[in-house]
This record gives sequence, C-alpha cells and structure tokens, in this order.
Amino acid sequence: MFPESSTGYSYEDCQSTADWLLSQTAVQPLVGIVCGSGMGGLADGLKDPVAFNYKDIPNFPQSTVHGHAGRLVFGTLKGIPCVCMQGRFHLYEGYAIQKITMPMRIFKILGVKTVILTNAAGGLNQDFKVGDIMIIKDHLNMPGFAGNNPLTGPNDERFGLRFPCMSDAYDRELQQLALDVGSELGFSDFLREGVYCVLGGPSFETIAECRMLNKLGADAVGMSTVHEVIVARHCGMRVFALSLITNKAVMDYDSEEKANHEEVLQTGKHRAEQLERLVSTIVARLEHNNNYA
Ligand SMILES: O=P(O)(O)O[C@H]1O[C@H](CO)[C@@H](O)[C@H]1O
Ligand code: HPA
Repeated sequence: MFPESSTGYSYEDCQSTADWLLSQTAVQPLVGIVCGSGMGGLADGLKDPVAFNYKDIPNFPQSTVHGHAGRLVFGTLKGIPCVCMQGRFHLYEGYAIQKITMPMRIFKILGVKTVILTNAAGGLNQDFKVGDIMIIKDHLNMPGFAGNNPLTGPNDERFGLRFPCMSDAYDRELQQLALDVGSELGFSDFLREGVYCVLGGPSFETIAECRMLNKLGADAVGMSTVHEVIVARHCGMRVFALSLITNKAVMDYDSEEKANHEEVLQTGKHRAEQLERLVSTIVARLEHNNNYA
C-alpha cells in the first residue's frame, strides 16, 4: 500500500548505526534537534562540531530536498551535548514512513532525552503573519487517518508500547519554557501557539483544502514533523516542536499569492538568528531546570 510499509529498521540495525556514530565522536548527546527547511543554520551554532554526511552513515537515507544539507552534526550548545539533523526526510521523497523516522530511534539509542523539532509551515490561522514562530501544542495527522503511521508493522517493545498515547505528545512544561524564554528575548510579538497539520505533499494545498484544514482546527500546515514526533514519543523522549510560518496559506480565490519553496527558504533566512537564539536558550534552560527526563 505504501513504500515498503511493513519493513522498518530492526532494533539491531538502529543499534549498529548508533554504535558506529558513538565510535566516531566523544559527544554523548542529551538533546536532539531537527532543522526544518531553510533552518540548517541551527546546526552551525554547535560548538566543537563533528559532522557526518548522511551518505557516510550506515543505514541512513539521503536528503533530496533543497534547503536540507544532509548532515548529522554533534557538538555542544551552551555547554549541552547535542546532535542536530541538518536536513530531514519527508514522505514525498518516496521513503517508507519507517525510514524517514528512523533517526528518532537513533537519537534514543544515542541517549537523547529531549527532541526539539523545527519546520517551515504555511499559516492557516488568519491572525498569523509570515515570520511568526508557532509553538506546536498538538497535531492533525492526515496520512495517519489514511493508515500511514510510522508505527505500522510489528512492534518492538524495546522501543515502546504497541498503543502509545498521543494526547501528551507535546510536552507542556517545554511549551511554557519556550513562552517564558520568548518573552525574555523580546519575541512575544511574533511567538504564537497552535495546531500543526501534516499532509503528504509535495504539492502545496488547494484553496479548498486550506479552508477545510482551518475549519478542522489547524493553525499551520506542512509536510513533516508529526511522524517524527510519534516515533520520538513512542520511545519515551520528551518533545518540543515549533513551526516557522514561512508563507500564508492561500484561502481566497481573489488572492494572487502562490505558495512556493523559494519563499519558504527566504523566510527561514530572515528569522534564522532569532530562531537560533530561541532554541539555544531553551536548550540552556533544560540544563538549568535539569528536566531532561
Ligand atoms: O517541514 P520542513 O522540512 O521544514 O519543510 C517544509 O517546507 C517544504 C515545502 O516548502 C516541505 O518539505 C515542508 O514540509
Ligand atoms: O504552505 C505550505 N504548505 C505545506 N507545507 C509547507 N511548508 C512550508 N509552507 C507550506
């Protein structure tokens, strides 16, 4: 039904990739970061970086999307050991859903406790502006409604439960921490909270689809993150996620606007510096609160 839908990576495959990585770097990451489209600069903030091209990592898929460099970078952020995906995988690249989410299981075996995911998204909420940063409080998993869920297939209890809860997917303490940090940094004017909806892509949404998604309760729409969140929660890591609103979803037949990937990458560049400060300050506070678990 879906590409290689029943064949994920085994626990042993993930373990051997994690062992290979740990044999090449002294960094034992506590925080895992995923960079969204055009947000790869987050990884450039890591101190004493050790970087691996995805093509050199055993079992790793390759990045095929412009704006996703395809490197796994280890290093420290404000003294905290981190690993950063400079480029993620998407369903529309043709990978099985188990493959695009496999890095979350590698994170877990590496010792990561908290995952911070970022993405570029179209704003459906009419109050949102391009350049706003939305703290994700919940999601709508549209591919999941059609049966395409990354946990499909045999369940390995070493990763987690057959039926994991998702009502607490986005850690509430971390959402509050991000609001506090955003306020201290003077970012409150462009910091929002909302519901992220994932679609398969790669075509952008029609006007009717955007209207429908907004009516269903989505504030932003994109083509990533949710699958990673499900797998990260399944194996017990804490999750914080945010969307950069890179474009306004077109909701009006009189509009001349057309969604395009160049605009998405451009907006990422404009907000890069603030995004990096927000994420690195949150990471530093994780240490302060000692709230890794
Ligand atoms: O979600 P990220 O990886 O940030 O990328 C977003 O930007 C791309 C579309 O411009 C899509 O891949 C969408 O999901
Ligand atoms: O408008 C969008 N739709 C879907 N994915 C996206 N990623 C960035 N912007 C968008």
